[in-house]
Amino acid sequence: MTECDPKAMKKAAAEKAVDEYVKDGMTVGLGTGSTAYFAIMRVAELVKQGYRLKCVATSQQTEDIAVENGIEVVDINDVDYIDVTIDGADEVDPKLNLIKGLGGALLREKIVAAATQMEVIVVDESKIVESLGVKTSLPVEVCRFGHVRTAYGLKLQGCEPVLRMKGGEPFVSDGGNYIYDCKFPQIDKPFFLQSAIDTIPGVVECGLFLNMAAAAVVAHKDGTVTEMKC
Ligand SMILES: O=C(CO)[C@H](O)[C@H](O)COP(=O)(O)O
Repeated sequence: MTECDPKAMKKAAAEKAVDEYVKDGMTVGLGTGSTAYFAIMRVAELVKQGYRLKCVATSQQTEDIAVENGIEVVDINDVDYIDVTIDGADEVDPKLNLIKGLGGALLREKIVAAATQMEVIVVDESKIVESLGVKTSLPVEVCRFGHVRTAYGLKLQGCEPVLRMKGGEPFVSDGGNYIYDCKFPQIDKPFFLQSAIDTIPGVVECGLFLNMAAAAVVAHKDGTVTEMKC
């Protein structure tokens, strides 16, 4: 691996996670984003090798990539549970609490994670933080109706909410909602913050994924891949 090659790091983490956790016959959750992409491609290789896998996608984009590459994608409503999900993250703290959603798929990602027995996160070392919120904004998905009022409620939690835009228009999620990216100076009490955000009328889902990840596979600049576990 070339040192500091971000793409190679994402690929290394994603492939190691799939090789370690995905077994023949499983129902597998497929994450969203540039790191999860490499996990989807590795799952496609396993399917070509004869693995019988049923997969649940965390976004339309992921479903399209999976189907194009010969993976069977099933409706989450048609499975009892998901054995393992391999997904990316934007920040990972030492207890494996996460910020997710910069890719805009947090709602489906959280529904899939909640239905998953083993949520495995794939990241490069730049995503590892001592405390959530230090590097990235916290994405919060909100109902379009009354979104400015909802953003005011978010601001009262101590952040600067910015409506996510795409091509000059508000970004619309797979669920048909808007996303506010909320920059906090630092998130000291993520469980309190999640509870507070969840009570604001109009909030659909918040990008804090707390006590959901079982392991994080982390690629480093020196070419090594390590694992964090709860
Ligand atoms: O939460 C996500 C999408 O909603 C992604 O997993 C997260 O943004 C990480 O993406 P990438 O691997 O491209 O950095």
